[in-house]
Amino acid sequence: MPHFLSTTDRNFEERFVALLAMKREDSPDVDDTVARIIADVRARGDDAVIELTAKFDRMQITPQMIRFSDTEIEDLCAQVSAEDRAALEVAAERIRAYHVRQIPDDQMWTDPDGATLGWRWSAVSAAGLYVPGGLASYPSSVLMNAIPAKVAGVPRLAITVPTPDGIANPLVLMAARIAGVDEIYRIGGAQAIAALAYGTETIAPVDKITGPGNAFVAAAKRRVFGKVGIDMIAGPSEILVIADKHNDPDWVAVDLLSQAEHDESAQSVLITDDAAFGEAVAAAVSKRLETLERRAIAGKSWADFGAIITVRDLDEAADLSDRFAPEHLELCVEDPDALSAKVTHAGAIFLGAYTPEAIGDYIAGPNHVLPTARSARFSSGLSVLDFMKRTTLTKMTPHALATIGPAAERLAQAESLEAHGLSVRARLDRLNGGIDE
Ligand SMILES: NC(=O)c1ccc[n+]([C@@H]2O[C@H](COP(=O)([O-])OP(=O)(O)OC[C@H]3O[C@@H](n4cnc5c(N)ncnc54)[C@H](O)[C@@H]3O)[C@@H](O)[C@H]2O)c1
Ligand SMILES: N[C@H](CO)Cc1c[nH]c[nH+]1
Ligand SMILES: [Zn+2]
Repeated sequence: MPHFLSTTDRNFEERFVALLAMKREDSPDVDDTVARIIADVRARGDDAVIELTAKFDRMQITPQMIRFSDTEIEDLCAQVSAEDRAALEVAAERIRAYHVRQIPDDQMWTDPDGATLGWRWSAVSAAGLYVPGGLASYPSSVLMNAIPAKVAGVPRLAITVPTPDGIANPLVLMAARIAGVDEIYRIGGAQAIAALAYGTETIAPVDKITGPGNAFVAAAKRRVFGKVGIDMIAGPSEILVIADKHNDPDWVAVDLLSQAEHDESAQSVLITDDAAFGEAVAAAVSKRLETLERRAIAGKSWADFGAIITVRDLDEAADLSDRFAPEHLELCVEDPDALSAKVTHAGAIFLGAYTPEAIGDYIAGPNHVLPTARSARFSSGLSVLDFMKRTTLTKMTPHALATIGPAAERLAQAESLEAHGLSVRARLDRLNGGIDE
């Protein structure tokens, strides 16, 4: 049974805070394990990666097998049906069309003092894309990572994807081919993140690591940040549904289960202004769990982290949702646009009863790599910008330097940084000596 809460309960605030604080992905034991794995890969490179892959993915590989060969990719792609390939291509095209709009503009202007200023965007040189593969397989995540990277213009794209028991999903390889990925490595978990960040004999290090993963992957990305850039913490999936009584309880139930089935650590929450509707959804979830293929995972996630919260009205629902800052927010209410306007913190919002979150996982166009564990308070879903950085540009004329230089000299003196002041003064003195512009 999930956690049942109501904002009219006397101890609501205490229970709600406890729900928010539930540790799903940053427990110290996960972090300790990850620290050891990263240190091992840094020290022993491929040998460590091979041993850890044997341990966690039950697969014995050699250094030559770490990377998928062209022949293997060819053979696996040949196994993909025409229908599956077509679905991947539709998804890829929609994702590309959405992300192209994110390409930022360079800017350059001359201000009234004569200084020419601006910025220029450029892509990172190499990106490592993590594609999860432990409990489920994610061809969709290949597209969601690689397409924005390609749109940004990243020259080198490397994917890591675990293949537990040696089983590779052909659609993952096909998605990588459609998206134009350069290198694919059959490794996962913290060891893959460490290999991408620090490099091994087989894997050249990258500059930026993106992509979702389980608690070990999320903790590893946190740890390598600084050596490389990362996109965000995109850990175990979450969905928060705000639904009024005019919905079909079964629709809401399967939406909640759609994220619960990712991982025992996933979290699904319903907020409703009608207690009886909440009960009906709970019953519908139980019924669906009797037959759902992944009922073991989804059932544990729902029992441990699931919640149904009854609120007095939808304004209260929006406030509580902002405190969750969920990865996915579904608004199944009469006026979803109006309610959406009251929400600030969410990775992605799905408006209206005919917009199940799953449509965003695969095909709508926006990215499905999204911030979890309340990090939507300060970060956003993966975008083209995650693969780019901005360089500022400044160009002074003698006239511009004469105009704004003295204030710089003054500030340098105030900071007691003499050479700073002198580097401006040396030029101002020359100008005062009558050198023309
Ligand atoms: N937030 C997002 O944008 C988003 C998108 C897609 C998927 N997800 C999430 O990604 C996750 C995918 O998880 P997954 O497990 O299927 O695949 P995964 O690839 O993330 O994790 C599998 C790897 O975890 C490592 N691992 C497993 N148990 C370990 C242990 N005890 N110690 C050390 N390492 C261990 C292994 O190396 C294994 O290769 C799910 O939580 C899903 O909800 C999130
Ligand atoms: N819901 C996941 C993000 O949390 C993305 C995904 C991929 N495939 C299915 N779902
Ligand atoms: Zn999903």
